[in-house]
Amino acid sequence: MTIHEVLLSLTGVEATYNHAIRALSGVSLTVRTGEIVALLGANGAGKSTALKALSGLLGAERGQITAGTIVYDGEDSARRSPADLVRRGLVQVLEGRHCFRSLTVEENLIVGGLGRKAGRGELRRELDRVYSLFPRLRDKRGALSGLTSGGEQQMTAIGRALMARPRLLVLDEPSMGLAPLVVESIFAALKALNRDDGLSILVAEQNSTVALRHADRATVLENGRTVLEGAAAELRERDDVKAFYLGFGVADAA
Ligand SMILES: Nc1ncnc2c1ncn2[C@@H]1O[C@H](COP(=O)(O)OP(=O)(O)OP(=O)(O)O)[C@@H](O)[C@H]1O
Repeated sequence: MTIHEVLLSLTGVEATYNHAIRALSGVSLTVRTGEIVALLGANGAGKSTALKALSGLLGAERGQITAGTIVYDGEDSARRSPADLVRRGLVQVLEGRHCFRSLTVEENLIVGGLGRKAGRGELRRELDRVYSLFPRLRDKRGALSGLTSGGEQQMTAIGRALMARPRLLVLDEPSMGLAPLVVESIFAALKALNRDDGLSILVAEQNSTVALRHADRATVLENGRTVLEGAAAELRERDDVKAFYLGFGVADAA
C-alpha cells in the first residue's frame, strides 16, 4: 500500500474531564493515508481520551481539549461537529462493541449507511463487502445483535462503521475480551481493508503484540503523554520497549 500525505495529526494535545481531571498532557501522533497506526499504552494511559478528542466526542463526557492542535484532512477538527467529521470520513468504532441489540445484524449494518445518499444497489454491494470480510455476519444476518457472540458484535460494530465509507477508521480496543482466534480474524480483516481498499486505520490497543504485528507504525502513551513513536517492526524487536511500555515482563520480552 502506498503511503501518502498526512491525514490526521495531533500535536501536543492536552485534555481534562470536568475542568479538573487531567487525562492528556501532551499527545502527538500522525496518521498518513494508507497507513495502519497503533496507539498503545497501559490501562488509563489516555488512549480512549485521545480517540474521543480527535473524533469530537470528548464534549459528550464533559471533557475539554485545553491545549494543542488536531488537524484532520487539512482542517482544524475542533471546527467540525462529530457528525460532520463522519461525513468527511473520520469514523470511530467505540470501545465495548456497541450494537443496537434489538436490531438484527443486517439492520445494524444498514443503519451505518443511512447517513449517506446511497442507492439500494450501492448499499447491497457494501453489505456484501462487509459479509465477505466477516463471513460469520452473513450467517447471522437475521439474528438479533444482542443474541450474538462478543466477536460477532465487534464485527457488526466494525461493519456498521464501514457502511459509512470511512477514509480513516478509528477503533478503540477491538480485541477487548475476545478469544485470540477471533482477534486474529478481526485484525486480518482490517489488514485486508487497508491493503485492498487503501483504508487508513488508527487502532488503540492494550494488546500490543497483535497490534504491532499488523500496524505500520505505533505511538505509545504513558500517563497521558506520547513517550515513543516509531515503525511497528522496530518497536516489536526492542526488548526495552516491550518491558517498559508495553506491559511485558522482562522474561516475556526475551
Ligand atoms: N469520562 C471520564 N471522566 C473522568 N475521567 C475520565 C473519564 N474517562 C477517562 N477518565 C480518566 O482519564 C484517564 C485516561 O483514561 P482513558 O480511558 O483515556 O485511558 P485508556 O488508555 O483508554 O485506558 P483503558 O485501556 O483502560 O480504556 C484515566 O485517568 C481515566 O480515569
